Amino acid sequence: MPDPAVSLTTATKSFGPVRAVDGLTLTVPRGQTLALLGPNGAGKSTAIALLLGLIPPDAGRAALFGLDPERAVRRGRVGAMTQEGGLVQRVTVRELLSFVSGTYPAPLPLDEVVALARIGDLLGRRVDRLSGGQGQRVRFAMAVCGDPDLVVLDEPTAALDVEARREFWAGLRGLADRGKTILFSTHYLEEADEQADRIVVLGRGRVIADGTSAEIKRAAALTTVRVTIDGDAAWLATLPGVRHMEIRAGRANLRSGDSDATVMALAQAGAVRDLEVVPADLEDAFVALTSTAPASKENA
Ligand SMILES: Nc1ncnc2c1ncn2[C@@H]1O[C@H](COP(=O)(O)OP(=O)(O)OP(=O)(O)O)[C@@H](O)[C@H]1O
Repeated sequence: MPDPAVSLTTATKSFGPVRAVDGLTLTVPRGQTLALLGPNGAGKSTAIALLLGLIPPDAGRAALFGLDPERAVRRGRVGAMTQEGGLVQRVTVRELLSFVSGTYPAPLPLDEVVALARIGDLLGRRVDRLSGGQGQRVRFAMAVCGDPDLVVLDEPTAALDVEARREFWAGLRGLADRGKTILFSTHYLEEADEQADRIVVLGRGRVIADGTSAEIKRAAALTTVRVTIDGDAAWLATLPGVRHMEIRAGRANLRSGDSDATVMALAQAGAVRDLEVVPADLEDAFVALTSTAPASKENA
């Protein structure tokens, strides 16, 4: 078995009284595209900084391809786009990219970088005159120009409009198709849902869910069963699987952890008028998970 692309082992990092990452263990096999999701302050950026070796853990360890992160970065195996990475000023995009490419042992040809990052129209532009979204594309180009095996992106689409975001993901899929390992953080649930093979939800510096989008939805979210009801509806709350009930305009909305059992019980009671079963989406799962994340001692 080759070493995994990313391996964080019980990594912990505190800033003063805040435990930003709390005993986090995360292994990313080669070739996987993994999304890190979590509310503000969940520890995503800190986890990324730890695994890239940008900050040392207080405890635990990080390895990339079985190597110290710094060594893996020096060998050109890792490309990263962090939230803080600035761009050198007063040079053109072409000059910047040829400089950065020159620091890698086996960089990608410029035309491939241009195609992946969709920056053909920006090559002659000065780096300090780019818009936020254009700068973001150039930073992506810098992350991939060394032809790294692992690409780590911290909120890569934060400054992009809808069209630029669509193009960005097309570029990223190009990387995934080349067998690269990709780890990105995002606040956009639909991006995680559509782009990642695996989603890891962080809360208070810990993993609170880990799986495919479908697995996370199944494990965390409650299906909604709706039915029209006359008269007293209180008994519906006692049906198997039902965790919450709400009556709105003569319809009962039952949030169920076992919708099959709920529907069966409704059928046995003859209460199936306008029956509707609405599967959970990732947003429901995310809210359910992150609103019940256990507090670590220091964050409590
Ligand atoms: N350099 C720092 N100094 C002090 N506190 C920090 C520092 N970096 C992060 N923190 C704190 O650590 C916690 C985790 O922050 P982090 O930036 O890792 O979360 P995040 O999930 O990336 O959040 P966001 O989605 O808002 O970017 C937060 O409470 C944050 O305030």
